[in-house]
Amino acid sequence: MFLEVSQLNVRYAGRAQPAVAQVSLQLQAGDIGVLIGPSGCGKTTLLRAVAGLEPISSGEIRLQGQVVSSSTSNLPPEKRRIGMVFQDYALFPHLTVGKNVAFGIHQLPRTEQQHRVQEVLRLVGLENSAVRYPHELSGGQQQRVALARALAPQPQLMLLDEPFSNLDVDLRERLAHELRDILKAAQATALFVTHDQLEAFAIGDQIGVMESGHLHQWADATTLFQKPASRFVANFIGHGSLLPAHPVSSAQGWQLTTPLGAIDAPESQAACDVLLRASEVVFDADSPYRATLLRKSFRGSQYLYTLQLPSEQLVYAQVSSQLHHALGDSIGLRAQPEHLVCFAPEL
Ligand SMILES: Nc1ncnc2c1ncn2[C@@H]1O[C@H](COP(=O)(O)OP(=O)(O)OP(=O)(O)O)[C@@H](O)[C@H]1O
Repeated sequence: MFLEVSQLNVRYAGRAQPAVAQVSLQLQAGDIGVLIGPSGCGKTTLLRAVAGLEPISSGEIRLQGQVVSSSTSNLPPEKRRIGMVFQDYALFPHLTVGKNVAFGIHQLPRTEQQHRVQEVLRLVGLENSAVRYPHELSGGQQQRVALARALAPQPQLMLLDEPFSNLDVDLRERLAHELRDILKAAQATALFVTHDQLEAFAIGDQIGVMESGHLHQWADATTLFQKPASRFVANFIGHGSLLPAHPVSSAQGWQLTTPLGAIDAPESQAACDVLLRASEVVFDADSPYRATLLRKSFRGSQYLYTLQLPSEQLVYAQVSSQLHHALGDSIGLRAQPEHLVCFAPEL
C-alpha cells in the first residue's frame, strides 16, 4: 500500500476534542483520494499530518511502507517527497512561470531543469507560457502553474487543499476534471481536500467522508452513494431523507410501508429508516401520498423540490422542469428506490 494511515489521532493543545480521531485509510499507488466533510471536520489537519506539518498524538502514518509519523517520531516534511498545492497559489510574482516551476528542482543540471519545466507545463496545458509572469495569467492558469511547480520535483505524494476554492463555479468543475487527467498522466498518487461533492466525485478514486474528526467511510463514489456506512454519510452525499418504514407481507411479497408508499424489501427486513434520495422520489399526480412544495431549485432539465410531509418531515424530489407547480401546492409523490438503504431507527 502506498499511503497507510492507521488509528490516527491529532490533538491541538487546549482543545477537548481531537481534530482527527481514530482515522484509518489506505491509498494505492496512482490513486486519488479525496476528503470531504463540513467545515471544521478535520480534513486540513489530516492532510497536514500526512505532510508532516502537524505532529500526531497517536497512531501511525506510513508512506511506501516507511513509518513517517508516529507518537514518537516525525520525519520532517522536506524529507517526505511531498508536493503541495493550496487555495492561494503562492506563486512568486517577480519570477516567470518557468522560474516558478523550476523553483523546487534547482539541484538538477540546467538542461534537465528546462526539460522538466517544459514537460510539466505541457502536462498542465501551459507549454507556451514559460516566459510570462503570474499576474498575466487567469486564476485558473495560475493554479495550474502551482500544480506544475508541485509536480516538477516528481513528489511521491501530492497533497491538494481546496485548490480551486478561489475560482468561480464553472471553472472549478472544468478544472476538477482536468486535474484528474493531469494527475493520472503524471502517475501521481494524491490526497485532495474539498467540501464540494461534485469536485470530490469528479476527482476521487476513493472518497472519505469526515465529521467531527471521524472518518465515517472511505470508499469509491458508487459505494458511498449506494451503501452509505452511516446516517451522516447518507444525509451528506446527495439530497436525501430518512423516512420511517415498517415491514408488511402483501400479495407482492414482503414490502416496507413508507410515508411515500410501499417499496419491495427482503423478508428479513426489520422496521427501519429508509433512505430516499431526490432521484428516488417521483412525481405521481394520482398518488395518495402527498406533500407540500416548500422550495424549488432550478437544475436545468429538472427542478430539485423540497417538500414537507404531513408528519412535517422534509423530502426531496427531482421533477421535470416542464411541470409547473407553485410553492404551497400539494403534490402527489411515490417512492421508487433504486437501492434499498436502511438504518436502524434512532432511539
Ligand atoms: N492550529 C490550531 N489550533 C487549534 N485548533 C485548531 C487549529 N487548526 C484547526 N483547529 C481546529 O481543529 C478542527 C479541525 O480543523 P480543520 O482545519 O482540520 O478542519 P477542515 O475540515 O479542514 O475545515 P475547513 O473546511 O473549514 O477548512 C476545528 O475544530 C478547528 O477549529
